[in-house]
Amino acid sequence: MGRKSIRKALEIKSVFLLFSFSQISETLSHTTSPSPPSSSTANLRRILLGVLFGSLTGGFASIVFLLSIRFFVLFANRIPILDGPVTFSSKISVKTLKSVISDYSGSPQLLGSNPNGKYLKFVLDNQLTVAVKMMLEPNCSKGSPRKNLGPWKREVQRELELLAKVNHRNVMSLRAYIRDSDRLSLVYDYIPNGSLDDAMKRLRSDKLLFGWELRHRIAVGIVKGLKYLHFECTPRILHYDLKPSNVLLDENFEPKLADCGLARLVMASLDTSVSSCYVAPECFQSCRYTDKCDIYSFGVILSFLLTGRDPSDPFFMGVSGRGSLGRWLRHLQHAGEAQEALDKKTVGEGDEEEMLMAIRIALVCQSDLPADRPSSDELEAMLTQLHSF
Ligand SMILES: Nc1ncnc2c1ncn2[C@@H]1O[C@H](COP(=O)(O)OP(=O)(O)OP(=O)(O)O)[C@@H](O)[C@H]1O
Repeated sequence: MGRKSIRKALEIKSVFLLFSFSQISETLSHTTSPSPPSSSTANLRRILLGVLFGSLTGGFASIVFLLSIRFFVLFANRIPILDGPVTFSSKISVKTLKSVISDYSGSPQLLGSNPNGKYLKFVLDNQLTVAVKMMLEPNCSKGSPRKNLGPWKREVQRELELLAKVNHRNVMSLRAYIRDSDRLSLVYDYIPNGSLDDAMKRLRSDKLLFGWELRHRIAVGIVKGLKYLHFECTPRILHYDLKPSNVLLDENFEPKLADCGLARLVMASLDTSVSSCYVAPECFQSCRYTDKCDIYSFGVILSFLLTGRDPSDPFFMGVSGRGSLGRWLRHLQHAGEAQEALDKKTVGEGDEEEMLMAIRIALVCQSDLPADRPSSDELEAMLTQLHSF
């Protein structure tokens, strides 16, 4: 290599070193000394802020959008409040209901009445006989109308539609209803035999005689109706007011539960105090009503069927300390004298053992603790197996 070429190589190397040095010093100056942000950093910052704001606004807008869709769907699905007569039976026309029931043109016969309303018998244009329960429109709270009637009216309507759908031989289904401004009329099939209460009254005055076999069949039918309401209906239906006047008997003495769930609507609106001998003790202390409250009421009905004694009889009141039909029965049971309680008119040959077992069932239904009472499906099994004991 000649001198010339060596010099050239040295020149190139020094230029290269100079370039590297300037680059390193520039990098160092960037990292060690603070300097105003360059335009690329500002751009980056702007982009990041843009993305952040964009996603926040997008998220907020989608929440608002989803909520408005939800409200729209809820609004569209809202049940419209039906005014005027509503019929669930092809045999009953809206026109007939309006002319006969709303205008009272059918010269009705009074079947029963109480402070909350009355039962009337009407014969429609097509000669169909119906029983109509007329009561105050349940929209009043302690006498004053509710402020927001819409949701309440919808709830009553939902309950009535549920009662129209019940389909069981031991439960009355609602055939139609009419809503006037202050009156709600519920239309049911007319049952000529009347109620268990009517039958027990005729029995006490010796106008009717029916033995344990028929009474047992009535008890089993009531429990089958309860089991259907408690376990086979969706949502489940609680009776709330099970008593002999709400058990109708058809021409074959097959029981049919009437007024299912109605007391809840009336009680919620009028704050009616519970006062019946058929109401479970816990209902007096709390407003919580369960299927076990219906079971308690059934226990009292079964005691009535076994003893023939009306639980509201003065025999159980006053200073004698008997307290109630259930307490009196329990006392006799503990004393080993349960057969003293049996209705002498009913005791036929071979019935006594079965009736004594039925007293035990009636008492377990009236246990103070709701958890100690059987459910309606357990009760059905217990009662139907009575014959095999
Ligand atoms: N569908 C029906 N067919 C025939 N008679 C009926 C029918 N529904 C009710 N009744 C008669 O009406 C009576 C019941 O009337 P009502 O319901 O007004 O009295 P209540 O049972 O004491 O009251 P509530 O059940 O509202 O507390 C029954 O004992 C029965 O005689």
